[in-house]
Amino acid sequence: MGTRCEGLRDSLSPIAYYEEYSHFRLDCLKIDDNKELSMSANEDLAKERARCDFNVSEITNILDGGIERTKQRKKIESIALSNGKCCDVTPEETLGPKERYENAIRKSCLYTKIVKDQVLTLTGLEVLGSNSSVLRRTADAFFKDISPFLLHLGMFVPTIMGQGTPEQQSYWLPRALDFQIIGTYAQTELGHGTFIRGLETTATYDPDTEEFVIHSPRLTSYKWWAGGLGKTSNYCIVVAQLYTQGKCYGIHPFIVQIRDEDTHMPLPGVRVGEIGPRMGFNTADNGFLGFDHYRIPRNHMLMKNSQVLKDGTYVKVASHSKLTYGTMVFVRVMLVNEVAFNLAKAATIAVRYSAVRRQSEKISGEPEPQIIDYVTQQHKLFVCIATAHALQLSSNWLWKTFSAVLADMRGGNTENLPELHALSSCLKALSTSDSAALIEQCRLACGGHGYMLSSNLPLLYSFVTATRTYEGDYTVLLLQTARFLIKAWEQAESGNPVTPTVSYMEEAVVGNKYKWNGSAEGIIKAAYYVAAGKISSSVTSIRKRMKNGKAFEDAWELTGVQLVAAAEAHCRAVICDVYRKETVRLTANSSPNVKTVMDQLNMLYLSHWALERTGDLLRYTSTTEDDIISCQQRYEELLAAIRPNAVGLVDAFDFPDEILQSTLGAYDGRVYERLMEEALKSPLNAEPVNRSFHQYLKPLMQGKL
Ligand SMILES: CCCCCCCCCCCCCCCCCCCC(=O)SCCNC(=O)CCNC(=O)[C@H](O)C(C)(C)COP(=O)(O)OP(=O)(O)OC[C@H]1O[C@@H](n2cnc3c(N)ncnc32)[C@H](O)[C@@H]1OP(=O)(O)O
Ligand SMILES: Cc1cc2nc3c(=O)[nH]c(=O)nc-3n(C[C@H](O)[C@H](O)[C@H](O)COP(=O)(O)OP(=O)(O)OC[C@H]3O[C@@H](n4cnc5c(N)ncnc54)[C@H](O)[C@@H]3O)c2cc1C
Repeated sequence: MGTRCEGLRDSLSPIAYYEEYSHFRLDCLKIDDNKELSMSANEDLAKERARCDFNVSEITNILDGGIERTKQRKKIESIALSNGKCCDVTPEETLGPKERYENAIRKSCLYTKIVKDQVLTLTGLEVLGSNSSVLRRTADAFFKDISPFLLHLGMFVPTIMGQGTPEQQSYWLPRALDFQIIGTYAQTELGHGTFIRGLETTATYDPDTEEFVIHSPRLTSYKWWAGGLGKTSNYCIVVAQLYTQGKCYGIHPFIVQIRDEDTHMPLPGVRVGEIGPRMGFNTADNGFLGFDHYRIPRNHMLMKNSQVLKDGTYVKVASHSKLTYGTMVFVRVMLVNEVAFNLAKAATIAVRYSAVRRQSEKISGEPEPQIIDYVTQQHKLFVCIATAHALQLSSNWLWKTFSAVLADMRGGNTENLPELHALSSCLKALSTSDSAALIEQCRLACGGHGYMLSSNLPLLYSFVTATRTYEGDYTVLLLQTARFLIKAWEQAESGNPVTPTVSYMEEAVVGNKYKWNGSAEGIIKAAYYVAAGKISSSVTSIRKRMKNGKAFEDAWELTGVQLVAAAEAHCRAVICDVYRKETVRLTANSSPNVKTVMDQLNMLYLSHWALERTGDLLRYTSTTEDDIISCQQRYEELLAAIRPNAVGLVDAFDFPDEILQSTLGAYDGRVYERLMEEALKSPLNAEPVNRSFHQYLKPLMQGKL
């Protein structure tokens, strides 16, 4: 679909290509076969680019984290994309489930080989560290849906790194990184996903043989969901309840071999398979897994945080009881980047399409406008660009926070873990929820064509909406953040110091109402006051319920709706704050026009959320109706100001066509030609008359059924 993919069939024009692969003439579709489908780029998009008033690559560099990182990313992308093998001649989505999976494995192996042979030599292991987002982004040129290897790199390897002893790491990591073994992360069970203390799989230590016996006592204890488990992996991390010397010590991670390394047959005592069709992730062979008294060596328990000695003695090593949850925290941090990237893709598709698409008349008899010239369309789309920036910059900031806490923990200091958990939980919840909603908004903004799989918007949505659920459901994670906030509020009330991300509470506990001020800093402060107001209301409700005789747990449960809203408001304020500060910092040395457009986007985001939360502002601050009116006016001015730069802004995300994989979003804007080219690839077009005509339709129509 992209320029390089076209190289695969360079010698054939689209029409000749179609005729080659179908067996009838295009005149059936009433296309004049003397005319080539247009191969020239769309003029409207060219005009949009000409009117963009800032240097696009400057913003690309900012989003990448500096000019050197842009160069590195482009180098990796060009290595991976240069041979054109990433593309499917037959669209992935037109294949049956087995063929899709097999094709995904073929491409995963191809991509892995490119990474191993060419990218690793360039970057070293950095490719899995700070460059992992580049690896992830480039992978989208190979997979429209998900690679069956995602969990191997995304969770299996990180769990060994985070939970294994140095000896375990030096044994397992070289094999895993070289893909001699492929693994996944099997935690969730049929019966439990959220409440992991309730997992039912058992790992019982047998000192006589120095083995653990892994067992699934009942149907609900079957592992369910792990990506790449159904058919691909031969190893996995299994999270199970550890029993030794007759006592249960709670859940722990184990490395378990599930298939023979040579034949790939499931090993005796292991029952493994794929869980069936899903809304998305259909190339990721998500699987089920059960064990019948299956034995693994003692040293296959990942023992960095706790150990079972040969005689069965349990030894706690870690200074914090939740360090076994470390991989989940890591992935939550990674997911903020993941969804920012997917939202940027959707915004690119929808903005470019909106510059190409013309519809209706603003003034009777005048030419039809580009749909991007409707203010309602700008309202749908520009917040998507701004949110992609907000989440990208928040994700970089969260990554730094995560790395700092990790460094502290290596020195035995876990003091900042609760704050990191609270932050990563709410940022994961809000970023995934916002991105899913805005990707759907992009699809709606593309009208009927957005519904085509070839637009790539439906697949982007089905992938991103799952991120709201996995790695901790939205509500559940916000309730985790709420626990932290309520405790912090109580600390602030009693005059004790609180941690940096909740320092706003120190001022807010006094109870003064904040007077609205429409500057960026004023809106951010108002957002913090809204958060403080909601936390305070939750505390009041809990106390009132307890005063009326409820136990704390019941009072907490009854206040759940308010607690989730409070955590949401806190997180929104943090995102607004980080987005502002990072924009100012990163554009300090930028050219004036880059500074202006980045500031406009930032103000748009802040005003958008102020307007979305007018009820809260009126309730928890001294904002007046006039303040809201001027905020609305400012918002509409920003839409107009951003409009000429909209295409430039999405170009700055710098997605090659191979990564976008969209008929509507390609750089040259040949939307209609690409839609037709893709339609012609439909298997239903491979023959002029489908056999069902003879089998069913004709007998029905002739009354012979
Ligand atoms: C070829 C391909 C190339 C590709 C390239 C790849 C590059 C890498 C890209 C990376 C992308 C990553 C994509 C990965 C895809 C992942 C797919 C999905 C995987 C999964 O879903 S795995 C399963 C995840 N499961 C969950 O998240 C379960 C959610 N539940 C929980 O986390 C816990 O049960 C919960 C809800 C936190 C409750 O735990 P519980 O033990 O019951 O704790 P309490 O509520 O009682 O709280 C007690 C106390 O502990 C604190 N706490 C809880 N959790 C943590 C924590 N993690 N860290 C620190 N503290 C924690 C809690 O706040 C309480 O504190 P108090 O002080 O209030 O007592
Ligand atoms: C595409 C996909 C891929 C996945 N990949 C993996 C994988 O590789 N490995 C793995 O181990 N798992 C994986 N999972 C599982 C995933 O982590 C869980 O589905 C997720 O954590 C949610 O848990 P659950 O399904 O038990 O939902 P439930 O907990 O049953 O949630 C159902 C509803 O109950 C609500 N709820 C639950 N508990 C509470 C509470 N305490 N308070 C208030 N409301 C509550 C939730 O908010 C939700 O609305 C995957 C899931 C999906 C969809």
